[in-house]
Amino acid sequence: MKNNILIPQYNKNGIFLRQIRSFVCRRSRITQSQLKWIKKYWPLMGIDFQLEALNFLYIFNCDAPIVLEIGFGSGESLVQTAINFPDKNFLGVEVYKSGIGSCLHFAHIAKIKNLRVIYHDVTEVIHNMIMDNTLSKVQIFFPDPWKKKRHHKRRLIQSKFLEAISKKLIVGGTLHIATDSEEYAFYILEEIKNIKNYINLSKKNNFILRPISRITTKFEKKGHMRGNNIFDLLFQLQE
Ligand SMILES: C[S@@+](CC[C@H](N)C(=O)[O-])C[C@H]1O[C@@H](n2cnc3c(N)ncnc32)[C@H](O)[C@@H]1O
Repeated sequence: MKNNILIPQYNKNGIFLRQIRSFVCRRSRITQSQLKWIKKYWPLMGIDFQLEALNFLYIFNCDAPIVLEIGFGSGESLVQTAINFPDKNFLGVEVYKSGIGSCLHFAHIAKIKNLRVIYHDVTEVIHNMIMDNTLSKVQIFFPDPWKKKRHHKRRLIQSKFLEAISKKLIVGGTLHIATDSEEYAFYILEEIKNIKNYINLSKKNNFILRPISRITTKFEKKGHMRGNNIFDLLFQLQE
């Protein structure tokens, strides 16, 4: 597994350009077991970052619909979803190395064949590795809310990113977001409002009830314990 989760950028004088990211590059603690799982299962389920678009037919060996999950954390809910939908192929993207290790472990135990993972910043993955009009669904569950106003620029879900996703979805494809931050939920509604072709599938043009198919995530469980409300947003791409 390549160990860089972003591509360093330089100006024409060779000066390193600091990018605003939706995550902080910290040396996160990783257990010996997680390292062992990465070593063992990455060659089977991991995809290294590359500058060319992926060929999903080649990767999954079948042309089932592709679901992209962004920021899967430790991956339990992603693996459970992949178990529940064997007729779909799942691609998970995460920058949290210990989460990659855990996810590979859960996927190995579940013996699933319809999941691949990428260890890299999803903004670069979307731009370089995903061909236009190929994804049937994009799901982003509990993206970091970056609550302070001065940190809003770090939020993953902003109009530019939503626009990039819209190019990758097939017509009729969906974008499902869940958050426990009411403020972020309304911010997303504002950011998506002016992007062509997204239709809000909520009757009231705001939130939907959690679909039963959406497995409760690890982060969500912590939110429940704090008594947080959960906001599910579902949009569909129209021609
Ligand atoms: C609050 S956690 C939620 C994890 C999981 N979805 C859950 O609900 O338990 C947000 C996750 O998004 C990941 N993340 C943040 N920015 C990312 C990016 N640009 N590319 C890929 N993953 C990212 C973080 O590493 C983190 O694991």
